[in-house]
Amino acid sequence: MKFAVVTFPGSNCDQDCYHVAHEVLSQPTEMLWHKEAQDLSDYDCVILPGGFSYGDYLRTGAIARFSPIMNSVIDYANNGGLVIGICNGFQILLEAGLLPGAMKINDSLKFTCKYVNLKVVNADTPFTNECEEGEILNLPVAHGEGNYHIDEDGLEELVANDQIVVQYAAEEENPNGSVKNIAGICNKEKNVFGLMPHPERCSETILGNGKDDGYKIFASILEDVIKRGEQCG
Ligand SMILES: NC(=O)CC[C@H](N)C(=O)O
Repeated sequence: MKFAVVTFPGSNCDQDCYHVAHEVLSQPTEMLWHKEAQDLSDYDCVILPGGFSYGDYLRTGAIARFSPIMNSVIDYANNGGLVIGICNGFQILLEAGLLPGAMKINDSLKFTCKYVNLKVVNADTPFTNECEEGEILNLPVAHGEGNYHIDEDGLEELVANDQIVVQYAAEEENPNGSVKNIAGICNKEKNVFGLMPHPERCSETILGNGKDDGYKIFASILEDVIKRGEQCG
């Protein structure tokens, strides 16, 4: 399979995503500059990485969503392409309208950087098929604006369509005040996924606290692409 990782001005997790896709998963991976709108149909998954695109001015992701490549990402997603937005990438997906809801500043008003326990709510997505429903993943978060918000009707719709993919495992684990402890959601079609925690920062046991739970997210993507390839013969 082939990954694309988009770099925006201010991205700081793009090389980490490249490393996991290319070195850990051993898949062909290309870096794309945000100014270059292009046909993305050759790629099997586009990664919008974490960071501080445009210095987080206005609102996180609010300027990056006007980057020329975002028109390409929207076309690609609308045609069923897999898109994962991690942290700032999630924020950009919200601002671009590819995922519902909005991000507010953490309720602590502080940038929060720590490991949290996440519960896999939906294991039947291209991004979580290597997990069990209810499984606990331990992943790091690092953000100032991760307080996910959606109105009541929107929340009902997320629940009804199984779009809540990962939640902070308990109220005490919630690092930002997100509604319903939401840490990551997908679109109705399940091909676009955004999450605040950073799976790319813990995909190898050699890193950090020896955990590699993030690997399951990338392995799920690979599994999904292989499976779909087999179905196409
Ligand atoms: N690591 C990230 O992508 C987090 C940065 C993010 N822009 C924030 O809310 O602080």
